[in-house]
Amino acid sequence: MKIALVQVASPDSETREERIDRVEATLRDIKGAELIVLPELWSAGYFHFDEYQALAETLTGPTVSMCARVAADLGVHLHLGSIIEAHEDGRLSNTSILLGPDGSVVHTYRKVHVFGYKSKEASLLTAGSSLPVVQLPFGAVAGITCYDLRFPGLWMELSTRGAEIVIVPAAWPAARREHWRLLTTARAVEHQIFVIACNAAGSQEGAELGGHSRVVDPAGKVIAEADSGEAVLMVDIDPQQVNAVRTEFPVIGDRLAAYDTLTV
Ligand SMILES: O=C(O)CCC(=O)C(=O)O
Repeated sequence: MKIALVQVASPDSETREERIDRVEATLRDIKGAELIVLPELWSAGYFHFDEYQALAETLTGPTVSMCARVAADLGVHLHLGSIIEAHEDGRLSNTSILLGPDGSVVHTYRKVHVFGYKSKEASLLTAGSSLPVVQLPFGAVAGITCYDLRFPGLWMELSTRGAEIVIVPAAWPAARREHWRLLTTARAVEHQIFVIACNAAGSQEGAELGGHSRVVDPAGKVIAEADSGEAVLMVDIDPQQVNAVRTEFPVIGDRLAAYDTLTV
């Protein structure tokens, strides 16, 4: 199964509309992928906090509409990264969306760990409260977002819910790139899953994004990793590998149902 990770920069000088047009051209040039993945908040730009309100959109807004058209035209699954979603009651959330090959929404996830360190995300956005895992032709898939990588309890729950492929759109800064590498690999090893992690590139409002989008297989092998600039990273995975690795080295079955019952 071929996957394309599209590592996008969101420079301050470019408008959202210009960026949507530019990324659409990139997406339409991708040949042979069954799944395409974009980074977190690439159309708005994660660090453009002062524009969050103005750039918020619904699930029929400009980012989702363009991506839905492309998914349907190319006949691919397209994880569009995330948007600042505007809710009817005025709340905003960081919403990740996976589109099916007919352009319909097949998975939606609202970031549950909103980020507050050198970031206004936590004060501007409302955290989500659901964690769906969807069964697709190529396996049980979940999407989570960036900072969520740091929280093992969330991953344990994804694993318990049967996730086999976890898609992680991100706007992870270059300053903590080694954490990005370490955590994406660790989560794959811990849960014997594919981690498909698509990061943003370039700089925004003086913050440098880390790039290095990567795919880690269920044995913990990094099967592809981009450099720091804009890129389309193509990778071929075999979704059956999850079963094969779990059968050969059956760690997950040895997990205790609960650890807080152990005596001190
Ligand atoms: O956890 C980190 O170091 C980065 C998190 C982040 O940038 C985000 O959640 O957007």
